[in-house]
Amino acid sequence: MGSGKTTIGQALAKELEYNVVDTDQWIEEKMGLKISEIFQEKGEAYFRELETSALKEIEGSHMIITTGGGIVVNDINRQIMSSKGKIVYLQADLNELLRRLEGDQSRPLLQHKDRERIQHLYDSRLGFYEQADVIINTKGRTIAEIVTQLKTIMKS
Ligand SMILES: Nc1ncnc2c1ncn2[C@@H]1O[C@H](COP(=O)(O)OP(=O)(O)OP(=O)(O)O)[C@@H](O)[C@H]1O
Ligand SMILES: O=C(O)C1=C[C@@H](O)[C@@H](O)[C@H](O)C1
Ligand SMILES: [Mg+2]
Repeated sequence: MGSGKTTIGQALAKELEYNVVDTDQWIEEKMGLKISEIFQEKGEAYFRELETSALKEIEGSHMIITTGGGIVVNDINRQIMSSKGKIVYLQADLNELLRRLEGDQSRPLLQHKDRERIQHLYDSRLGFYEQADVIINTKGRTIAEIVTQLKTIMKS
């Protein structure tokens, strides 16, 4: 969360004239509910299944799919992502992510403010993120710089 997937995906798609779909937004539209409401009413496991549906149903060429930060937790989601295209991990350390998301109230898994639990969540996901095809360090780098780097990678 806060690594810049939605923001960078939008900017990159604009530059490349690609389509972009964000799984969180897709789910909110489909359900007519905010992510926080889905977590509250149906729980995280149900939300992860909605992410699987999003990955299966979002299709097209010249397409960037940006995901929620926890999509990698389910095996099936990682399998679908691998089968669909190149996976990019936008890397940042936890302090940087929390700085970016200070005051955010839309991400249910960050609302308890318990640093130890958040650190555990981060650590438990790292191994999955590191399986990505492309890893970009975003710390101290502007969105424009990251977009330029991704454009170069996509052309090669
Ligand atoms: N490289 C960056 N430098 C500084 N701020 C950034 C950078 N990338 C993103 N941000 C800021 O961090 C915040 C979170 O970004 P964004 O919503 O794109 O994250 P995300 O990866 O989509 O998170 P989530 O997994 O929760 O969907 C935004 O305010 C965005 O402007
Ligand atoms: O990292 C996560 O588990 C999440 C990230 C957000 O993008 C949303 O998908 C939701 O808040 C859960
Ligand atoms: Mg996002």
